[in-house]
Amino acid sequence: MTDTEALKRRAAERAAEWIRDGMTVGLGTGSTVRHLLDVIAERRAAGEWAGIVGVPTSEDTTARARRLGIPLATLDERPRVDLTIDGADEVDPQLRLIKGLGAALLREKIVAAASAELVIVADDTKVVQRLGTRAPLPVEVDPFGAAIQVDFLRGLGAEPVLRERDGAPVVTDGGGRIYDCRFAGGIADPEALERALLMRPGILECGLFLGMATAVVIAGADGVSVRTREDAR
Ligand SMILES: O=C[C@H](O)[C@H](O)[C@H](O)COP(=O)(O)O
Repeated sequence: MTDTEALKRRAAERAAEWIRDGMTVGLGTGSTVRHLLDVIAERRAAGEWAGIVGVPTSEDTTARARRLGIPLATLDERPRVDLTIDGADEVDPQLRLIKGLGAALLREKIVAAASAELVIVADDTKVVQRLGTRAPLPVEVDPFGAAIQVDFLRGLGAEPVLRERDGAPVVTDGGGRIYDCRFAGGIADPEALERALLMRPGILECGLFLGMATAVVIAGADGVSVRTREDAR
């Protein structure tokens, strides 16, 4: 395991301490969450957490969790999620996040909004003073007329790039397309930007998760630290 993967594993182990048997647990998406799925599977193999049910936030997580034998339900079946554990691409001092480099932002945000708690797991490279200085902001759009969003996004100060893989647009689990948006100097006012984006017809969601994280578990070379919403106030 590389150093970074070892840090992600440590963060996942610490975040797993939030899990109690019988909980409905939102399962995020990404390389850090993969470690969490392993931890859950190991604990279940050891006879613990027989009563937990996972609500996955992507097809990728669904497939992995199934392979590991973790019981799953849809959000329709379990609309009240006790706890979601998910990764992030950036975390700022107020526990505001950028998510979505794995293209799962829409379902992740829906599950996060249905969760009593959202615990974020990350290695310390994700910590920033200002959102948008390290990662681009993913903006998911409906494919219908997707190109008209480019000028709109530029009008908000973004430099949008359509996310592609192997020469074709990336298609999200819900059928959307993604513009990765860079902002010179970062995002000055994340709340205002999110409002402007979500009012625009055709924009389905953006990767800003504001006021949603209840705790953030960060693993670095010096150990694992936990920050809660209360600490951030
Ligand atoms: O769409 C993907 C998600 O928001 C991920 O949780 C995020 O990109 C972090 O992923 P990773 O743990 O692989 O860095």
